[in-house]
Amino acid sequence: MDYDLVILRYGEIGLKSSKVRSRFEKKLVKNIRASIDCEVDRNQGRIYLFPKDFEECLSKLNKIFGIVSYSPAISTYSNFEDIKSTLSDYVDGLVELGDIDSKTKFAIKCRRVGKHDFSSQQMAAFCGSVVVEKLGCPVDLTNPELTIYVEIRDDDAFIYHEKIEGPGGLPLGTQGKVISLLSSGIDSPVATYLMMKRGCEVVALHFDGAPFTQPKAVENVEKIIEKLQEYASGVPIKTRIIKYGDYLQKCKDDAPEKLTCVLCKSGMYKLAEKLAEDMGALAIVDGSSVGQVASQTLSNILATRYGVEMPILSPLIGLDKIEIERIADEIGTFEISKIDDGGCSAVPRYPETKADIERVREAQESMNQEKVIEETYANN
Ligand SMILES: Nc1ncnc2c1ncn2[C@@H]1O[C@H](COP(=O)(O)OP(=O)(O)OP(=O)(O)O)[C@@H](O)[C@H]1O
Repeated sequence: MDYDLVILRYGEIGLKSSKVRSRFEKKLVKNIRASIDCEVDRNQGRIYLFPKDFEECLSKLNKIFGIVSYSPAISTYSNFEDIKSTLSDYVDGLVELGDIDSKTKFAIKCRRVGKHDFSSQQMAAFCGSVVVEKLGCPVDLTNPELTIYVEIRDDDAFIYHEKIEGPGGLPLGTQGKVISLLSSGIDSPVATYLMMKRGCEVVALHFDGAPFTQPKAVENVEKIIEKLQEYASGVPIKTRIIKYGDYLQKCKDDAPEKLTCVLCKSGMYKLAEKLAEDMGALAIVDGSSVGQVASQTLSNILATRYGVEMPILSPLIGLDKIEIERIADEIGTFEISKIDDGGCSAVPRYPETKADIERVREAQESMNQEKVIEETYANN
């Protein structure tokens, strides 16, 4: 099929005030242009793309947040004669694709914006008769096997038959910056993705626990970031890696063994908070989910956040593992996260599962956590 353009639809952006909407639309267009070579026209709540390479354009649009659906289309003028000849060519293309034949139950849906000397129903009936005349196939408005859309906007008309689902969400970069704690596990890549989907620019922060962890962990994180970059058109993910082995050693040496994991997580939040202040980020993101593993009890989640002032957002907090895995699979990070990274040898035999804030505070003091955090930050 020789398409001329792609029509984009956006959902939530359309609900905003006209000023905000215009800002979001502009950002969306900028993000699209960053990875797709195309001309863009914005008009009456729609974005029209005229790409140089259709295949490439269609493969990238389903990874650009803010787009609810999109349709490759053919354009013509909004009069009976032009619509008839363009629709006739379009139907030839559909026959070639095997999408319609003389037995296909079909419907025409017509939408109109502007003043015309015909109604939408009249145009739909006219287009229906063009197709019937050509192929003799039956019209079925209730259960069509194929719907052909005729969208008329003032002097222009667009014909298409597909509405491809986009990723939804808000345009990346419209909602401020976050520091996302990214491990090579299944959860944090999904948490990062969900915040990107809500329009947040991401700085991915990974803690390299060597010598307690293996180089494979950093390698896997780098592969995950590469995968997530596919969704970051226009606002690439920035990466920071903090060497965390010395901090972990201090936890083991100067605090109760049982609290190593709690102090590890608490240190991550505190370092993320420092980085956020330096990079102008407004929140920290992590992949916590209540009760998912023994270390993620509600009391542990709360105790690890003690002394951190910046909001910590956990978009997976109420999701089941199976729901998280499904998203990880859809976005392509699951396969990478499943690769064994060797784990962390700093984990004690019996890690704390019911951390008490008072005991955590004492442990933070006994290891002089604030000073160690300062040193760790300065050395990275
Ligand atoms: N090495 C690390 N670097 C950066 N963030 C980390 C690291 N380890 C853990 N985190 C953050 O802490 C969260 C909770 O980690 P924890 O190990 O308790 O759970 P998890 O279920 O293994 O998480 P994940 O599947 O994301 O690794 C992670 O989702 C992630 O956001």
